[in-house]
Amino acid sequence: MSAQTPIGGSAELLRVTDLVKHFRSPRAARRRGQAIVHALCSASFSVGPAETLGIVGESGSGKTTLLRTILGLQQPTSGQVLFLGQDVSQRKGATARALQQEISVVFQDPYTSLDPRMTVADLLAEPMRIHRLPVDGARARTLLDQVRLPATSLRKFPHEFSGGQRQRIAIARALALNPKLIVLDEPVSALDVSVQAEVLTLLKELQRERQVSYLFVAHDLAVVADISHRVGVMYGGQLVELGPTKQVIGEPAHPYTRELLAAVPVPDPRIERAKPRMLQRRWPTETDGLPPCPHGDAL
Ligand SMILES: Nc1ncnc2c1ncn2[C@@H]1O[C@H](COP(=O)(O)OP(=O)(O)OP(=O)(O)O)[C@@H](O)[C@H]1O
Repeated sequence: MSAQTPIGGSAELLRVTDLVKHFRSPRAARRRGQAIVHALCSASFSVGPAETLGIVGESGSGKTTLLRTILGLQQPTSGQVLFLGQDVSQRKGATARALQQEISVVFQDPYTSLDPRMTVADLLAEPMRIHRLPVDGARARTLLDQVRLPATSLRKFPHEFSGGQRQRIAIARALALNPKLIVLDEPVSALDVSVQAEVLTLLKELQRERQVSYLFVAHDLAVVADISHRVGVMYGGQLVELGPTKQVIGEPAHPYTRELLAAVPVPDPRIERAKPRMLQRRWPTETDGLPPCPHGDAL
């Protein structure tokens, strides 16, 4: 694991304050008396320019809910998301479109996130067309060059590429509008370990070249620690730990972070690491040291 040295300044790009998202429970859970799913309980953090904030957590810990709320795809139950000082949930029409230009997204699965009927040239031009910007062939070639793919890729279709190359195309597409922040939702989980390392290296190089910020979400602590300046640990909808990567890895304060660390695979196959016990449980209990969701049961 090698944590990045911060290269960003101190001004804030993204500020998330006391963000809460509740859902109505599925019918079976309601019958058992659980009316509300506390998907996200009072998360607060910021992301600075050219900074990578990594969020790590098991399946169901609230990572997708956090990202969807930040992207304005769902309204928070309470709390606020400010991007460059403006409330994301209040943006409408032209200001909402401007936000889409400033924040872009890379999803987990490059096999489904790229339309198989479109050539790479069309895939790279699409964001510019949507935002009514001049579509420029030279720009597409530059984007490909930045993700280390040859210009001959422009005429090809997604199925002609490997998984890692497809994720490079998805990253080029995310860069097309010169965003200030890229939200990466499990961007290397579908890739082999050696390809994962190549994509993480590319993302770090792009950040140095373009001063872009990343909000990087994954379930794998080793991956998150490799790319992030700071790491937040999510458990049962709560951000249980947040700090510089070296501190979170070197002196984990929360028992769940310690369990995640103990589960990180080591290169020597003779050494078997413990599987985190907490990963087996869906919701935190009092013994995990978590307070109940502090915002009650509003929907
Ligand atoms: N629309 C919804 N209605 C009801 N419950 C929901 C809804 N969306 C998410 N949840 C619940 O909220 C909790 C957090 O889900 P979320 O998808 O944010 O977790 P996650 O960490 O992204 O998991 P994964 O990695 O599996 O996607 C889960 O218990 C999930 O079942």
